[in-house]
Amino acid sequence: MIFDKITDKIIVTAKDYEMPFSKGLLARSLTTAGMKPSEAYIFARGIEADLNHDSLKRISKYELRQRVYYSLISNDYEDIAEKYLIWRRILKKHSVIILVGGASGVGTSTIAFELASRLGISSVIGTDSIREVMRRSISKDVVPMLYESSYTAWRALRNYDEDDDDLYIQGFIRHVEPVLLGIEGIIDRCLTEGTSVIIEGTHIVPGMISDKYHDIPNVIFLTLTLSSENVHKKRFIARAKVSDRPLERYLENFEIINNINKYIVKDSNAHIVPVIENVSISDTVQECLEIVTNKFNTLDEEEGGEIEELI
Ligand SMILES: Nc1ncnc2c1ncn2[C@@H]1O[C@H](COP(=O)(O)OP(=O)(O)O)[C@@H](O)[C@H]1O
Ligand SMILES: O=C(O)[C@@H](COP(=O)(O)O)OP(=O)(O)O
Repeated sequence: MIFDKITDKIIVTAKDYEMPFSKGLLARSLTTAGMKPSEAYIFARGIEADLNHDSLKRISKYELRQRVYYSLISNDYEDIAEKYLIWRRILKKHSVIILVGGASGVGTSTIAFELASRLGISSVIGTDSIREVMRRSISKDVVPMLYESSYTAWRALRNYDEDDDDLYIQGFIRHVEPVLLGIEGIIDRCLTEGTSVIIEGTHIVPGMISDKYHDIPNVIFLTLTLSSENVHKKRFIARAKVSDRPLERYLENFEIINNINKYIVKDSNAHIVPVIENVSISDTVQECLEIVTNKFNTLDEEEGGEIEELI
């Protein structure tokens, strides 16, 4: 009721709350369902114009969703109409766990936050934070590699041979192992509680994460990569402009970071995890959304979901 006094906008009502109609929010749901951002805003404006034309002052969320759905159908957006509805049921019914891996600098945190915002998942956890927690519980004497970066961990290996081609990857693996304990702990907790989370970072290496998680349909693995060394280096330059992370450290270790990148890609291919080239943010997000939505679409069909239930 309070909004009626402070805005001329149509009020959208739900069971527990009400809010003024927002073209931006609707456009976001539509882009999540696969519509181009430019088209989504125009479409949302069209829905608002229809509501105004009908002189509506209030509309329930249920009716609004129904209008959007049928308007999508009548404008030849059948695919988007189905996806628009499906995602709502997914988050209501399932815990969604998305694991975004990739070597340092390929964009895992950027893409994880974009995905979270589009999908309405409120929790994003970086594996570097998990690593920090693990450092508090495992002493440096026991696992010195954990106290290094992923690309400097080789230095903490005992009796290493600098000519060993595999040295950097051995260090990386030993660095990742203890962090996996924390990653798997968070996944277990989310599955038990039915909550959703996106975990991102260089410690998400599909082949190192227990097989049992690969068999759970609502745990989704995504790997990001950059094939162009030049573009990858430029990402560190861009990041250094907006954060305190020293550019030199990443450029000096770039060859090792690039080795780790190739290793994660190879490992992902071997475990049938999609590998996405993160050149443009919007294309990467769209590709990830398609993978996630298709996976749950199949799950939903297997469970005999009915569209009518949603609208
Ligand atoms: N698709 C993209 N296009 C342009 N810049 C990007 C893209 N993805 C990430 N970035 C930028 O690249 C830098 C590194 O990304 P970040 O997400 O911090 O990487 P990571 O978490 O994998 O180390 C950041 O400055 C980020 O804004
Ligand atoms: O170990 C690593 O590769 C990076 C991971 O962080 P992202 O670059 O992936 O954010 O952490 P660092 O020790 O450089 O702070």
